[in-house]
Formats: sequence, structure tokens, C-alpha cells
Amino acid sequence: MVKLVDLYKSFGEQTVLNGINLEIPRGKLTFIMGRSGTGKSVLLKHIIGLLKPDRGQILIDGQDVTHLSEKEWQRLRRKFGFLFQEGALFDSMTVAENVAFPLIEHTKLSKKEIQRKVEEKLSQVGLLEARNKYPAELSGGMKKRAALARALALEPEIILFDEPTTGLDPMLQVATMKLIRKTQQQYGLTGVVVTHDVPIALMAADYIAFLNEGRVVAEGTPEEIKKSEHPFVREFLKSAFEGCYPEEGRDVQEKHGD
Ligand SMILES: Nc1ncnc2c1ncn2[C@@H]1O[C@H](COP(=O)(O)OP(=O)(O)OP(=O)(O)O)[C@@H](O)[C@H]1O
Repeated sequence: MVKLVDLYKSFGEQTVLNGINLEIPRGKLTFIMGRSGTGKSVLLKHIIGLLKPDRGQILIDGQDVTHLSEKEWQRLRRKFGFLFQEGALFDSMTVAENVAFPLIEHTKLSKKEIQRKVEEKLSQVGLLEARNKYPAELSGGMKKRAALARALALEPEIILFDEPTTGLDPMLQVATMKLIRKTQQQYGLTGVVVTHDVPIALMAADYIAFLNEGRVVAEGTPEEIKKSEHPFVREFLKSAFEGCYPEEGRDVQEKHGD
């Protein structure tokens, strides 16, 4: 389980995390939601030690990892898979080489074993046929799936997804989220997904945490979130179902204010 205790983080004058308390349950898919720029990605980066808090604690399976050195983090990060916004495939490598990369870097598996694992992961995401293609030859959805296969290659215990469905058409968004859900359940992974997408979150989440102004303002199962009386959550859900996200509303207000 990942536990965040009273986490604070500022960049210069700007306070982004303002006392975050959150328990991310083991073996479940937890969604972190909130407006653009509210600190969701910053939060994710704290969970894998890419950013350090100014104050507070991060516990992973009971171990306090807040002050680990970079070397200790490198070892610990073996537990994690990440899928960041841009997918970040290596353009000069084929799909299969991309998936093999973490296995070559972090394991002592033989070439044959690596090939077998790469093929297994690519079949899981339905990309075996595309294994010799380069990222430039793939569609957006295929890139996401290739990045997912690579994130799964080391068979992590915890997997973090930053906006895994952004930029995909609605059918691919649902298909990608179903794939994430299926894989998470199949391996009993602890998954954390950052997204703005309310319908996707309500469909796939075991647990949802809403961030606003640097704090968790509401958390619970999708059913509990749907019934939340918190004004921010109500507004966020309402806007999503009107097909208008809150940040678009803010843009409009700002333009009117000019
Ligand atoms: N390394 C950094 N240095 C300075 N400011 C940063 C840094 N990383 C993030 N920020 C700032 O922190 C705030 C939160 O950023 P973050 O990327 O976490 O937002 P987000 O909630 O993930 O947004 P979005 O939904 O648009 O991806 C932003 O104002 C951003 O400019």
C-alpha cells in the first residue's frame, strides 16, 4: 500500500501540494482527479521519488521512503511501472526493442527469455503483429499500448498512469482503460491513474481521490463519489456530463474578465 501523510510541496512561491493525506489501497485501481494544474502529476512524481516533498511522509508497504537516496530509489523503482503522458517510446527502437529495453537494463535474463517475455507482453496488449514497427509508424492508440507493454515488462507491483487515454478517440479511450483494468486485475497490481475523464474513472475505478487546491477534498468508491456533496466534486461531475470540463469554463471566464 502507498500512504501519503501530510505532504507539502512548493515551487518558489507556488504551493502545489498543501497537506495531502491519502492511502492508495493495494491491489486496486485508484484514480486521482482534479482540474488542470492542480498537482496530480506532481503527486505521482512524489510516489516514485522523482520529486521530494518539502514536508510530510511517503510510505510504501510500510517503509518510509521520503528520504531515500537516488541510488536506493533506483532499486525501489523496480517495483514500479509508469506510463507517463507522452508514452515516451524510444523513436529509434522498434516496438519489441522498446519493450525489451527495461528487461535488458534491469534483469539478467537471457536473450531468449527476453524475447519470450516481450512477445507475451505484446500479445497481451494486442501488438504482436506490430513488433517490428517503429513508433513513428504507429497510431496514438498503438503507442499507448506499446508503452503499456513496456511498463508491464518488469512485472511491477505498482503501476502509475498519467493521463493514459488523453488524445485517443472515445472508443480507444474505453478500450485502453479496459486493457489497463484487465491487466491490473489479472496481476493484482496496485494501480494509480491520473485523469480528468470522469466517465472513464467512474467506469474503471475501485477508488477515486479528488484533488483541489493542493488537498484531497473527497475520496471513495465511484458510488460514494457520485453521491458526494462536496461542491467542487459536484461541479466537476456536472461539468463532465455536460461535456464541458471545468478548466474550459475557467478559460471562458478569464476571457470575459479581459
Ligand atoms: N518541476 C517543476 N517546477 C516548477 N513548477 C512545477 C514543476 N512541476 C510542476 N510544476 C507546477 O505545479 C503545478 C501542478 O502541475 P501538475 O503537472 O502536477 O498539474 P496536473 O494536475 O497534473 O495538471 P494537468 O491535468 O494539466 O496535467 C503547475 O502549476 C505546474 O506548473
